[in-house]
Amino acid sequence: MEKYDLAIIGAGPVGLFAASFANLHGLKTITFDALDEVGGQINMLYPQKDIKDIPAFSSIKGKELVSRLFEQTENTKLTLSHKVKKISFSTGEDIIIDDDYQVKSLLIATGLGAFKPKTLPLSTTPELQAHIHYSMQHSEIFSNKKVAILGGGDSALDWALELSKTSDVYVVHRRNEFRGLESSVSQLKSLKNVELLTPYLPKELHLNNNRIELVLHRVGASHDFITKDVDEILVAYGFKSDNRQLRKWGIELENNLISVSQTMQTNLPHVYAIGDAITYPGRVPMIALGFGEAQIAISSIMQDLFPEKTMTFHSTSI
Ligand SMILES: Cc1cc2nc3c(=O)[nH]c(=O)nc-3n(C[C@H](O)[C@H](O)[C@H](O)COP(=O)(O)OP(=O)(O)OC[C@H]3O[C@@H](n4cnc5c(N)ncnc54)[C@H](O)[C@@H]3O)c2cc1C
Repeated sequence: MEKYDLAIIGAGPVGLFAASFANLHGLKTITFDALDEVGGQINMLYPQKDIKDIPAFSSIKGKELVSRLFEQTENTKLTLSHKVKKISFSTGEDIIIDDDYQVKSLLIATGLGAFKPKTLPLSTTPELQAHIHYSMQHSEIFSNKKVAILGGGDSALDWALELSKTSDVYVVHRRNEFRGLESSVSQLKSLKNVELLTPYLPKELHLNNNRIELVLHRVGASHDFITKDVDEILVAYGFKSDNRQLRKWGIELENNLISVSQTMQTNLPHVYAIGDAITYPGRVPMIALGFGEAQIAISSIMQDLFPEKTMTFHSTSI
């Protein structure tokens, strides 16, 4: 059985930073992620977005932030395409992960859980499916094309702004109001190559000479249909997240999120949690806040595992 001081579940931005901070403190660490790429929500949902609230960067692309975080983890072990299913406790105080890894402490950074996109509820063929996408991971697919983005939340607006730089964009939403930043909506309205189609719902799809005929139904008007010809469809209906695992592990939850103490400890011994997976009064789902929680958790884990050591909090001392 492989042995580590610490296992981190989740290689989203917060799990990645925790792994590098654990390495700075000399903890032998392994990090798991269910996906085959690191970066969690950033990588899946908004790799091209210019993020403007990361300290020391006036603006940084999601993809760039993930790659910098990944670089920092170079001395730690990363196991991708591994969804952690089981945790148990050995007769000592160690924690056993999926019967294969024995660790002294565990840090849960699973965000909202392993996620799957909500799919487009229309009948399609395999040929049509090839033109229906659920993420911007491979943005080059959409360059210089006509793209319909379906949805009205932050992801739909972010994707539309990004794609407007290279493509003609329709944003199709079932309500007149969008669930995102008003500034993004205003910016989109000002762009000549972007059309906001509201309140419309996609009704049918047909493939004609490798182009998609997208039939839209005006919500509330039974005979009002329009058809748009597009090359690709990007569905932004959100994600279903699955964190049922946490309950099975015996972790105390509040509204499906993990309750933690001020030191990020869960109700289980040597099990800590950080990032979007957790809740406490006033918490907001922000990356930088998760970084701070990672520092609190790793410092607590150090004190927990090595109570005899005089703790050095900073990576360098003067
Ligand atoms: C559209 C959008 C825009 C946003 N913009 C910003 C912004 O501008 N600034 C900002 O600060 N925040 C922003 N956020 C929020 C930010 O993305 C989250 O706060 C952040 O991703 C949380 O990081 P995390 O590492 O806790 O979780 P996640 O990013 O959700 O990563 C969790 C990881 O855990 C993995 N995982 C889950 N369960 C398991 C398991 N059982 N085994 C193995 N792996 C598992 C998942 O596969 C995933 O990779 C935005 C969010 C969205 C949706």
